[in-house]
Amino acid sequence: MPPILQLTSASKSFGRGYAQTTVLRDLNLTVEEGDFVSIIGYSGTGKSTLINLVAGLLKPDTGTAKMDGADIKGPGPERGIVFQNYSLLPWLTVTENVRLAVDQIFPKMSEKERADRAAEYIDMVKLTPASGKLPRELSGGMRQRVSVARTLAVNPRILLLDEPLSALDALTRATLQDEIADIWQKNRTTVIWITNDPDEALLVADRVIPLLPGRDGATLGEEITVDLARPRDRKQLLGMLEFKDLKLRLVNTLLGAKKDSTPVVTKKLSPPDILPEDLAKPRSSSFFDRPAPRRRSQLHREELQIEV
Ligand SMILES: Nc1ncnc2c1ncn2[C@@H]1O[C@H](COP(=O)(O)OP(=O)(O)OP(=O)(O)O)[C@@H](O)[C@H]1O
Repeated sequence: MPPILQLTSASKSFGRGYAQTTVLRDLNLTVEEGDFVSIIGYSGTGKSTLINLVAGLLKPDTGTAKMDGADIKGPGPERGIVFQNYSLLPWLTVTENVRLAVDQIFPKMSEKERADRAAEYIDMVKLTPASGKLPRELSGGMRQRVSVARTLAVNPRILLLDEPLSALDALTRATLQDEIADIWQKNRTTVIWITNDPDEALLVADRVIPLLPGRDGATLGEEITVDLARPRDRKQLLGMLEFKDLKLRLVNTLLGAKKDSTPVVTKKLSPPDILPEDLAKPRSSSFFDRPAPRRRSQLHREELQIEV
């Protein structure tokens, strides 16, 4: 059986002619059903571009992006995305936001089945008490929970999380990381989680793959397998030697790639030709009486050789 998702030698550039920039170069990625993969990289490396290739919002210029062995031709409900910025409809309540998605994907279900489904997923993200509220009445963390519920409620086979928690404070982030990891443990929906935070990547995923910047586009680096038991206890893990080792490996890979991708510029600095004026010397108050500036190139140096 082909893998649920496969990128083969996939590259993506933007712009044309001299202005063309290769963002992703020669990516090879295989994701099996039920995998929890995290892709980690610096800001601007091309993480969202990668997710867009998988989501079908972009096509690779060369190479292929396939789901179940077939070319990804466009977006589809089997690939659900949660973006950084919640993207909820502001005039609809929590329930209505989730219902809208459920109604679109399951038009043949009865009214009750659709209502139950929306309620089930709102409950899964612990928002039942807020189900009648509008997005503006919710905190950032609650809004992102609604996004997750809405995406999961349409039963995607792959959940694509594009830095879903980056707008949240550290404590809310931690709570939501644990909650999403718990949901994954129950559902086993294939997850690709994009992040720029090494702790987040190692705490939630089983496979962490760095997206490394390069002079000619970003490439995927060596994968780190996170073989840590679930449910993961962050307090315990953060103090564990095994976790610290994994983090060091990951951070070193990322830092090394950043150094390699920064071009070394050698520049010869020449001091200005005009020499500084000696301000200790008295000078005329008239502009026209002032001597012309001294130039380094006009300096006459005398060399004296002495025998000792
Ligand atoms: N549609 C586009 N047209 C032109 N350039 C683009 C387009 N989309 C992305 N880029 C460029 O590609 C590069 C990678 O962008 P991308 O958003 O994929 O990075 P990222 O790693 O997700 O960044 P961040 O973590 O800051 O969201 C950037 O230099 C960006 O300007």
